[in-house]
Amino acid sequence: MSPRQHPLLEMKTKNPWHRPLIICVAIVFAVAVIGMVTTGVIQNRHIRQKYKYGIVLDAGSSHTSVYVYQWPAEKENNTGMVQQTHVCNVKGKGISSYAGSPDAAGSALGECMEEARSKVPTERQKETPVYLGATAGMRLLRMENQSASDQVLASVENFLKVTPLSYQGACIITGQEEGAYGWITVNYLGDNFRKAQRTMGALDLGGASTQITFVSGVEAQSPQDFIHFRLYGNEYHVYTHSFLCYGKDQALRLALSHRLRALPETTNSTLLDHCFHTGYRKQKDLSDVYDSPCVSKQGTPTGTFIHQGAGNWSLCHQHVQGLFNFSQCAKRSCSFNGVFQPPLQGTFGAFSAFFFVMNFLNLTSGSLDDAKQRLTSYCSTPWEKIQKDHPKVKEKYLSEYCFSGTYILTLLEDGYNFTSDTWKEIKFIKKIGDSDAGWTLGYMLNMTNMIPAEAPDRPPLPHSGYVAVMVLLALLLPGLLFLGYRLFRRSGSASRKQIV
Ligand SMILES: Nc1ccn([C@@H]2O[C@H](COP(=O)(O)OP(=O)(O)OP(=O)(O)O)[C@@H](O)[C@H]2O)c(=O)n1
Ligand SMILES: [Ca+2]
Repeated sequence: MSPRQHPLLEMKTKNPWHRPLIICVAIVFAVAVIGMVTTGVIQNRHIRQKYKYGIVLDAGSSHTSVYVYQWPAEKENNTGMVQQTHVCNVKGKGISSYAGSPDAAGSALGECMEEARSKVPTERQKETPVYLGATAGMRLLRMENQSASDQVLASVENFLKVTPLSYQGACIITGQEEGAYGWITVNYLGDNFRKAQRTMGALDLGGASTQITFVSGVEAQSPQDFIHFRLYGNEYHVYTHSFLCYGKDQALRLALSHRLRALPETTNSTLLDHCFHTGYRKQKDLSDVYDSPCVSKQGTPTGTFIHQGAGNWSLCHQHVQGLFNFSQCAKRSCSFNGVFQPPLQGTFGAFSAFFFVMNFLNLTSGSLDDAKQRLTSYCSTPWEKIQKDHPKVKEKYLSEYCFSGTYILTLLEDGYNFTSDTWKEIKFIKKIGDSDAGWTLGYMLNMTNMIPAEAPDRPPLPHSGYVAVMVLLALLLPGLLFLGYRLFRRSGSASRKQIV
């Protein structure tokens, strides 16, 4: 070694481990950062997603459906987490049709309950709540025959109690609850609550009742028609009204009874009906029309009549308008039959029979005028052609679509006051995502306290965002370290060059 060498150069040559040491430290540092991130990610990841389940039976007037819902166990208070995973339609009519043989009402649910149970893992079954809610069919039966309605409810209760699931009760829900839960369902599924965005109104048409529900800024005129909600930290002032007897099956009975009243009281007289297709001709029992508390009857009409179609939309429309009373309104504004309704606000999801019928008639899009024109042509199509064009549709449904479409247009335009302008605000929907629009999901969310009044605390970043940030940092830090080392070396060699 030369005695004239610079002292720094001397030191450098004296320490041959300097460079490998820095590389080693950098590697260890990088490994430590990667290790830290990996541990963080694994620790925070849900090792195996655990699900909870809930089952709701919708005991409607025309039929019963069994819905299975599922949600991640850790996230039950977050909106959008509950999803429908299965639905089973019970064979036969609604539970109110078992008034004469209540014992059979429970066992009729057997097949669908078994199917629903099989969708829930065995270890979760004991804790899976089961609710049955009955709607307008049972409301009518209770009005007509309270003990028959109690017996039918007892029969379904006895059946559901003995399943391995956690039976929570069977009851007749009110029309107001039915409307409110339908509104909660569509807005929960649309994620409107958590985002505090505008909510969507709900229009539900069943066989025996219909509900309209929407947020309104108008002062409550009739307190029974308003509900106040605080959901996820937001306040909602919601108008809801349920019209018993204005479901589409009861409305048809009402329409037939009006026309029958005008006929001579001889048996088997012919009823010419503009809401049914030309060429349609059926002998029907008067009891099919009159056997309902929705229809006023003088005496007990028995016997038969001939129901004959004479398809004419505008006459049918006039006739259907006669089912509503538009003249008396003691309140500021009304829908019909003197019922208060504030001005319509926002968009509306129209489901159940609103969807079934409008979807069949291809009227889910387009203007109100379009719908009227197309219905005019549909109603005037001969019955023979209708049957030929739709060989797979059940005859009872098929024969009624002209009436049902006309009823829906009349209810929406003349009843609820939608106009050609606001018609586009109605979205005819069956499902949102995988879940059916209807009252059952909202009911379950409420019964299981799954919609909190206040927004639950959430981490500032979603899990995927957190992982992305950590991975980025893990890549960036060793990179920076390496860059620092290179700069350090370059400045070292530059100063060496200067010195040399
Ligand atoms: N594909 C279908 C299914 C049902 N319907 C009819 O649509 C009406 C309403 O059905 P739904 O909404 O299931 O009524 P329910 O829930 O049984 O009655 P409610 O809500 O009044 O108790 C019934 O007349 C039914 O016959 C139809 O036209 N097409
Ligand atoms: Ca219903």
